[in-house]
Amino acid sequence: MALALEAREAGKLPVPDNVAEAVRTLIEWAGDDPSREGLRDTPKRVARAWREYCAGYDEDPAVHLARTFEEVGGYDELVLLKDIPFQSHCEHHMAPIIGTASIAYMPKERVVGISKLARVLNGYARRLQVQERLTAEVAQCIHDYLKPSGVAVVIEASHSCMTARGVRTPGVKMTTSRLLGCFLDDPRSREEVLSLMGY
Ligand SMILES: Nc1nc2c(ncn2[C@@H]2O[C@H](COP(=O)(O)OP(=O)(O)OP(=O)(O)O)[C@@H](O)[C@H]2O)c(=O)[nH]1
Ligand SMILES: [Zn+2]
Repeated sequence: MALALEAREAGKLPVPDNVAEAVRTLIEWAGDDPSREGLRDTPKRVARAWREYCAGYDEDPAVHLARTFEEVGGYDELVLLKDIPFQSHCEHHMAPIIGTASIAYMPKERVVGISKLARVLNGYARRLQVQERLTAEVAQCIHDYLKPSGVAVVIEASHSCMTARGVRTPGVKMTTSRLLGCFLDDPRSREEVLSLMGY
């Protein structure tokens, strides 16, 4: 499986003519002259930027959960990574979605390096998304590959397609959650995780 496209690799990426041409057409449609000096290299920059925004398509986020640790002193209480910042793009307008995610799981036997939860989030966020699917995909991936007793994912994000265009409501945030296993079935576990997340 190919690794996620890093920024420095994206900067060297050859850009197919038809992709650059598509961006040139968009600049013209927006009302500017793509041949003026300041815009001359823009189509290639935009094309490479989009490869970077969408680098998640080059990876299977589950690979980040392959390395787990069993020697954690029998720890089987909740693990929470709170307020992880992320950026994505909405599939309707290709506009930025900017927010934070809180990801928790209740380990059964194995725990994962904590950074890996943020890597799984980024693997799905760096695609064209709707927030509901992003939330569900992150939770399902952890559930399937780590096989914990429960997973909880809560995402709060602001959608530029609502703040910068369209209805133009700056500051509005969307909240989505996906609870699986004990966080879905057991009210006390659910209460604990949501209160530790700050809800
Ligand atoms: N449920 C959900 N809706 C989203 C998300 N991102 C963007 N949207 C919405 O997708 C909808 C697309 O609606 P359309 O009516 O097809 O597009 P539009 O004419 O540009 O709509 P407006 O944004 O209202 O101007 C809009 O209501 C957006 O706010 C998301 O992650 N989840
Ligand atoms: Zn949108």
